[in-house]
Amino acid sequence: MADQTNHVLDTILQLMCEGIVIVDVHGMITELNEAYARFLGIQREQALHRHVTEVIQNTRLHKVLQSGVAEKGQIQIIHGHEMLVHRIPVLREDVVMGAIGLVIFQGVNEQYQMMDRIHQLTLSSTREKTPPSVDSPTTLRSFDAVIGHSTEMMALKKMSMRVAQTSMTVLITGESGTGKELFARAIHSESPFAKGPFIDINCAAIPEHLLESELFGYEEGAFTGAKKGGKTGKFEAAHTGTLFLDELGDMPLTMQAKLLRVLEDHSVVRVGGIKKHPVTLRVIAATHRNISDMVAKGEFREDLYFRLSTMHIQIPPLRYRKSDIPTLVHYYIEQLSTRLQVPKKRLDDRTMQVFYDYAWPGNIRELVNVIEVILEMMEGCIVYPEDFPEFIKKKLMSPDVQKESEQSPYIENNITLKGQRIHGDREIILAALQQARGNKVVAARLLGIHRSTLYLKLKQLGL
Ligand SMILES: Nc1ncnc2c1ncn2[C@@H]1O[C@H](COP(=O)(O)OP(=O)(O)OP(=O)(O)O)[C@@H](O)[C@H]1O
Repeated sequence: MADQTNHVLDTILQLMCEGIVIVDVHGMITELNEAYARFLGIQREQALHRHVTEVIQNTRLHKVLQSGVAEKGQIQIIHGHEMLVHRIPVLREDVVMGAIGLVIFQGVNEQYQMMDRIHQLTLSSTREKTPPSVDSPTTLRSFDAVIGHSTEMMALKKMSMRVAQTSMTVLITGESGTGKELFARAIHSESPFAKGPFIDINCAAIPEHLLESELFGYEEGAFTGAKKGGKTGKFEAAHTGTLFLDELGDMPLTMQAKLLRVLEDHSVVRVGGIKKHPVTLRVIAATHRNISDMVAKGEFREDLYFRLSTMHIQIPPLRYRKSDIPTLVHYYIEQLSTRLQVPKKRLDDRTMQVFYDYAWPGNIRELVNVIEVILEMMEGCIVYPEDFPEFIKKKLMSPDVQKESEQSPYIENNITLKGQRIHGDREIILAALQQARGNKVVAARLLGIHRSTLYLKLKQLGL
């Protein structure tokens, strides 16, 4: 029975995502689990029967053996990472028999949590003072759901938030999966139209002969098979809200002319009718196609392009803003683990590099799908490069990979974004200190980190 219990305990120990080290009364390591060994970059067996101070940097477990007092929630720097640790003495009848060290691998993620907190702060300070619409479907549809701290994304979010407050027509372009719909929904939910509906229509998915009646509706008897009483179209359905015209680049030229008329008239005439139905709404159009090229080729009406592109949001592909990858990866691992009801996973040191090296032709949609596949398929609690789908591993061996990861040619407000990267921690910390009026304790709280971590970061950054 005792054997079986030991076996079960040992299995739990090895499966745990946290690092565990157990020392005897002399400070000699009697147990160190796989997660900890991997973090330290050693074989588990190499650590056993050695003094804890020889194996673990900045440990205080030997001190806990002397004091017999638990040290919970301390920050310990191990291999350059700030880790949250608990050190617990093992007592039998008040006599110290040994000690257990528990490392929460939160330190590694702390930077991302910190960035997210600051991101929230930045958003709330840039937003208009008006409270968000009470009946906006969910906060996850607002800009809070748009993850990314790269210079490009921060600039886009800032610009979109400003646009949201107006009633301007917006054109959003970007490759498939870059978040065009996400931006459209965020603009809607933070706009004066937020109380109205968000209606979307995919112009590429609807056959040409049906698109007109889908958009503008029809009157009774407009065509064979028309419903009694007629039907309202998407424009009328979106009245007081937002109409999202997805894949606008696939809209036939004849329909483009009709769309332009509605945008200029602010009213629709249903198919088979003559009456004008006034509509108040915002139109957001999106496409993955290069509309100005299409205009040059005569495939897209120039007048409609000019009408739509007064506010043009260009979302860069993920490969041109790789600094967003860690935040996105951590965010989606967290989100998807909860949704899939799987234990939280940790990344092996080499794994983030794979996320970086791959070019993500399907952009964030592909990234999300890959994380979902990994979480569903893998066993254990650490994600290794081997856990990636085969097609990614193969692609990474191809010589084109480097080329695909070159710097962004994207230009914003006529200023090239190249070389203008925010200097990470420094900017974030300065923003928090400013917000906290120089009070470091408050700044640390705003950042969601321990104040000792903040002091350390200030020192490292020479602030
Ligand atoms: N910045 C982001 N932060 C978090 N999630 C994102 C971000 N951008 C995109 N996503 C997610 O990626 C997926 C694809 O996004 P979305 O549908 O908005 O892309 P799209 O550009 O409209 O794609 P398509 O052109 O194929 O319609 C969604 O699950 C979305 O939530």
